[in-house]
Amino acid sequence: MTTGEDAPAKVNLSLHVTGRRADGYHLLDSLVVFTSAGDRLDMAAGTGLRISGPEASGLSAGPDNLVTRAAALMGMQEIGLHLSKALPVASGIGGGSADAAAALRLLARTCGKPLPPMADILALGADVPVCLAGRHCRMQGIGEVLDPLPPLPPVWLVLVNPRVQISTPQVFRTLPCRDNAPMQATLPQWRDTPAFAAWLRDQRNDLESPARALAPVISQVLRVLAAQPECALARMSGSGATCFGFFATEMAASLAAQAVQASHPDWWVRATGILPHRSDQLTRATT
Ligand SMILES: C[C@](O)(CO)[C@H](O)COP(=O)(O)OP(=O)(O)OC[C@H]1O[C@@H](n2ccc(N)nc2=O)[C@H](O)[C@@H]1O
Ligand SMILES: Nc1ncnc2c1ncn2[C@@H]1O[C@H](COP(=O)(O)OP(=O)(O)OP(=O)(O)O)[C@@H](O)[C@H]1O
Repeated sequence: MTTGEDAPAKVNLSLHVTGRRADGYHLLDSLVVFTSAGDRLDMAAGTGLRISGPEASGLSAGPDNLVTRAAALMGMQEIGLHLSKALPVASGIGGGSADAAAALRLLARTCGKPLPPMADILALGADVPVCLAGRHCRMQGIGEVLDPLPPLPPVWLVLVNPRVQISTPQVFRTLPCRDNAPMQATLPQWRDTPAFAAWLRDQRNDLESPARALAPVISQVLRVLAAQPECALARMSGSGATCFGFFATEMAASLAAQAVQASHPDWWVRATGILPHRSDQLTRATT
């Protein structure tokens, strides 16, 4: 039995904000995919959380860390854990949620503990349920209604973060319209990558425009990505500031990542595939 779990980054290929609940949380309709790029959580000797890795600096290992909070929810706050942090913090690719989900999976698997109720999981973060599912999903509600996607055509992404941290609540607060159209009720079957990209181009990330107003560098990132050869789509993920370029081949994505990194050495740039399809179907999950 392995004593670790990957914590893959999530990317919102689309993110439609379709309403707002009385408690202020927003209703979403989003295509969420998971990438090979991510953090890693392992069991460790001793007690408590230790963090290392290229993105560890400035991230507290105290009780507010989402890994510690997830462990506490499992009744195991004292257990020894090591987080290898590779994803930039507060960047729209759900690193904290992925880490929390990895902690829940790891402790459930290795210690035989039951998972907490969905409401408690959702309270850790709206992205934690989809990260716990760990498969490409259509995500609705505030993040708790999950429908697994059918196998997707090959997709390669170039993730670019301009090293600006964005506050998710602030982006939602400055959203000009909260009642936007959802995606179509029944998603099409995408026959190949160009068809998938063409369909995605008609979808939106409704948080992109408020995030660009808060951090104008996002517009520059999108322009740079869109200018790369064979980039079929450039869009922001989540509440930003990370944006993705969408490519049909690993080679095109890899060359684009090299070019973006060379022209912008201070930006965080990764070429990554999406995780393979999992056939152990999640039946519709909700609270
Ligand atoms: C924007 C997304 O990244 C899309 O996947 C997620 O919905 C955000 O997920 P998250 O970072 O796990 O969000 P949380 O930590 O639960 O919420 C942070 C804040 O974002 C706002 N929030 C979040 C999710 C949601 N459906 N509606 C909201 O209005 C709320 O102000 C909330 O206080
Ligand atoms: N293990 C963790 N990794 C990253 N951030 C964490 C962690 N634990 C707590 N946090 C806090 O959670 C907040 C959100 O971080 P995260 O990296 O998940 O943001 P994000 O990528 O924008 O998420 P999302 O896309 O779900 O909105 C940050 O303010 C950070 O300080």
